[in-house]
Amino acid sequence: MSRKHCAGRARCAEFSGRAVFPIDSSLHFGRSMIDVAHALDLFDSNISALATRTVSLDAALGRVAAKDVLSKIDLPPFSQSAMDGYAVRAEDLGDASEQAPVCLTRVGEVAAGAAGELAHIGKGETVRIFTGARIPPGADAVVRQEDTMSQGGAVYFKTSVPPAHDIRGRGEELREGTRLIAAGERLDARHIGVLSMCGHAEVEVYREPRITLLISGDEIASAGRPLGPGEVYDANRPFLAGWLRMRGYANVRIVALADEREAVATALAEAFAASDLVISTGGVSVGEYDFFTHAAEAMGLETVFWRVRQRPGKPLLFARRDECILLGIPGNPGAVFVSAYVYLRRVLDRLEGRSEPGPRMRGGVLGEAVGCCARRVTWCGCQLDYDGRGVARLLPVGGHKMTQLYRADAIALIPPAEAQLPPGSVVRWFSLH
Ligand SMILES: Nc1nc2c(c(=O)[nH]1)N[C@H]1C(S)=C(S)[C@@H](COP(=O)(O)OP(=O)(O)OC[C@H]3O[C@@H](n4cnc5c(N)ncnc54)[C@H](O)[C@@H]3O)O[C@H]1N2
Ligand code: MOO
Repeated sequence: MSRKHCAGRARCAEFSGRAVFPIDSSLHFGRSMIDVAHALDLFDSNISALATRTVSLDAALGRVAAKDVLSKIDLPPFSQSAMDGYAVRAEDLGDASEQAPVCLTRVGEVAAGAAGELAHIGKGETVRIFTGARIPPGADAVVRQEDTMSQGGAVYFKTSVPPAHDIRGRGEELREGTRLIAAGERLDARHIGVLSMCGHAEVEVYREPRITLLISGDEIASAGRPLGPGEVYDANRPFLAGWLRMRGYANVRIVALADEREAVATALAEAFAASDLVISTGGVSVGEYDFFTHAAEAMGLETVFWRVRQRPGKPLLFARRDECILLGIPGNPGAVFVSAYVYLRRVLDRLEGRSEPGPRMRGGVLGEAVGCCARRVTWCGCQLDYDGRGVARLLPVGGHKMTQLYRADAIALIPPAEAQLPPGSVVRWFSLH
């Protein structure tokens, strides 16, 4: 925060509030900026996974599996018809054809889900059957109804079929004991569907982290009312709350904060008492209204790093005490956007025991020239395309502001350089999807 004027008494925190901790500017000069890769490594080495618990499949959505999960059953669990038609003994149909149909006697019907003992099919007999129904004993093939004609109890078959025709054999898709999920995989709706299909009502996962979001800034106004002088509409709270909700973090505490020392110190202490992860936005730079680095030190947190050689998001802060973590994200909405996908994702993956924590970087080629920063990496929002050989082609969306980044489907990492990076340059990137 680099506000030049105090707009009123209530906003002059520097002069009105009781000093709860001294501002020690040496803090800001004693620490060196680190590289992106080093920052990611420091999350890896400083965060351990939370405890695990067994939860219902509903509650498992978005969580990370704590153990390998194996199928409890064969799939299909019994031999079943793949078509609506007739179950037959294949050999009974001989050389049946349109011109010379073969007639069998209909002796019953099996619908999907029909319970009880099924009658044995003898020579010359057939049973009406429906998709997903059990194959009665004695039958070894199914003929779809389009290839038959039925008249009372007689069914005429206009084609012959080989044994096993249109039958899904027991265990053909999957055997009991097959590994469905590996420990450390994050579960989305696809995994939940497969787990249920294979007989699991519950699954052991790393518990959902308790998260507090501290949105700071006197100038932040909620959309829906006119802006006052010096105010801007809030980007960070709706973005981060939505980003987290989209990923299955349903119980995030959210606190809006004034740029006041006492307010920051109190909110941080309360958040640490109630959370595994505290995410703050704003107030981590070097201005007189940026209280987070000082409040963190005053509370006895260990500052693991502060400031990363990147744009946007330079004054990123990572501090911790015991198992609780503070991710202090600079207030600039573009920095919040990038930090969520790069660092918050990494922190959450580590807290939840993910075996391959994000972001997953790949290689690609720039489709257009990109401006670089001389000393910092630039995170550049790009639209993703593939050339004729399947190589990822990255088309920059224009800048690193939130209103440019939100159109991107990938973020490329542009290394520091004095000049522009020309089209065709090989860069690393990760997907936003
Ligand atoms: N003298 C220096 N000043 C600054 C430096 C520096 O190295 N030396 N770094 C700059 C960089 S880089 C960044 S990034 C910012 C980060 O500052 P803060 O984390 O203290 O963030 P704020 O000042 O609170 O906010 C920055 C910017 O973003 C707007 N903002 C904040 N919150 C929201 C929100 N919820 N919705 C929409 N917009 C928001 C805020 O109004 C500011 O314009 O520091 C630089 N300064
Ligand atoms: O590092 Mo800051 O997010 O403005 O570029």
